[in-house]
Amino acid sequence: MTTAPAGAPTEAPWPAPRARTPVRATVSLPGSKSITNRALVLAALADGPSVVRRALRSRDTTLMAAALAGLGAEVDTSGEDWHVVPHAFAGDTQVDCGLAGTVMRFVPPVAGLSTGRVAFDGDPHMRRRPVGEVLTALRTLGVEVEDGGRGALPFTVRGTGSVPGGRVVIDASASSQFVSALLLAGARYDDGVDVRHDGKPVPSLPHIEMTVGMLREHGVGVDDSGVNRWAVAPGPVAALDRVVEPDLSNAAPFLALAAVSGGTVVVRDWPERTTQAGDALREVLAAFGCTVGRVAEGLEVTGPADGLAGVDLDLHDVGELTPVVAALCALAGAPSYLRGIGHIRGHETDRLAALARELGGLGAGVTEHADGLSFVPARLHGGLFHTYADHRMAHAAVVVGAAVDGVLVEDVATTSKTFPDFAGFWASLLEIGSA
Ligand SMILES: O=C(O)C1=C[C@@H](OP(=O)(O)O)[C@@H](O)[C@H](O)C1
Ligand SMILES: C=C(OP(=O)(O)O)C(=O)O
Repeated sequence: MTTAPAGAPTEAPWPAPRARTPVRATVSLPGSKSITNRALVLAALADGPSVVRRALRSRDTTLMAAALAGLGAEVDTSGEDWHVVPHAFAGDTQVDCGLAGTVMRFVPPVAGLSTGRVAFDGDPHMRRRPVGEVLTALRTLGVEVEDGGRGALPFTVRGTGSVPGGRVVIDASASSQFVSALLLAGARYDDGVDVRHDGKPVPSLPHIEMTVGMLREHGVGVDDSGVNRWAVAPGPVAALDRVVEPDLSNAAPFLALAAVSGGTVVVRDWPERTTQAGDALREVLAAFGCTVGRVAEGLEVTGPADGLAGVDLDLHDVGELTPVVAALCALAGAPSYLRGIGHIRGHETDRLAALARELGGLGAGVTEHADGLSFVPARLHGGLFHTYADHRMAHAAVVVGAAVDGVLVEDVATTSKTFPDFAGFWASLLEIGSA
């Protein structure tokens, strides 16, 4: 059972616009949350001023900027390009994690380098998202953490200005962010950090590759040659001037719009090479019967004229794509199975339970499994779709709403976690984009 989050929104539900004809549109998407927040952390740890160009301006990234500013970095987010000037971390401060996994997991290892007391808390549901492995690892690496034995928010990191670092074994099967968190700060620890994973397979591996790649771009030595082992050498983190790629995971609803309407959507500036998990959308959408190809402007997806095929996909590496992919499965003309995603029960909400409940509530033939979802074709109808403060639940809702009359999205504003004015952008696309 999922429950509506405490402090649930009071605004009227948003009627999702229908795509009554094939949508034809070319879109420029905001920057990647994952790249922006890693770039900010690395800039705050660097040996000089950095620039983060085309940074994503959203709740998760402004929370990260505020957290690092609270620790002592100068973070200027006033323009499109964000400027970060690192300073020694000092002084007591409070970090609001909101519902951002990247803030709750990436900032505590940085806070260990501060001389102040750093108190962490977040949204009500954030207290239920896993972080205990990071806190235990920090203690092993020489950082004092007070969490009242909860292994969860709220907790306080009491740094001494330096962290001994060294070897640590963690179970990162609940979230790849546990590994990324320790690696991002590791170069600034006296002995660096050597992280080994022991447990069921680590999900979302592309995100660890992103961490490793970005550390190397900052001149940090990383050994990732072993299986389930990542070692960061101690040393300086070079300042950098970087451009943030568009958020490919947030491309999911827009490309799905082509899929469900039989139209064509181009996402501008799709990178040739990337570590973003969203790049997997190329294969995922092809499996549904879409035509996917690169064009001069970016990535072009054309939906099938005769309805969506069923799919059988293991999304373990790209779990954050599940809500939109599940929406497509619910609309497909043949059975589907989404596997390998038990860990997304620890995302913004228990996404397997929430998707089964909300898609089922609109008539979908969906069944929840321990680590996935299965679907049989069914005729969907309108109704209220709860979003549980989860931006990607809202993405799933609008995709179904593009294909089905009368879908009402509760708290569409929750999309501000990773996308400024998502609803306005989506609506404008449907107004101008149908041909
Ligand atoms: O490191 C990151 O930026 C992320 C890692 C993944 O988390 P999990 O490994 O917890 O799935 C992903 O789902 C999340 O959206 C962003
Ligand atoms: C899991 C997600 O976010 P977070 O960074 O909060 O873990 C997500 O965006 O799908």
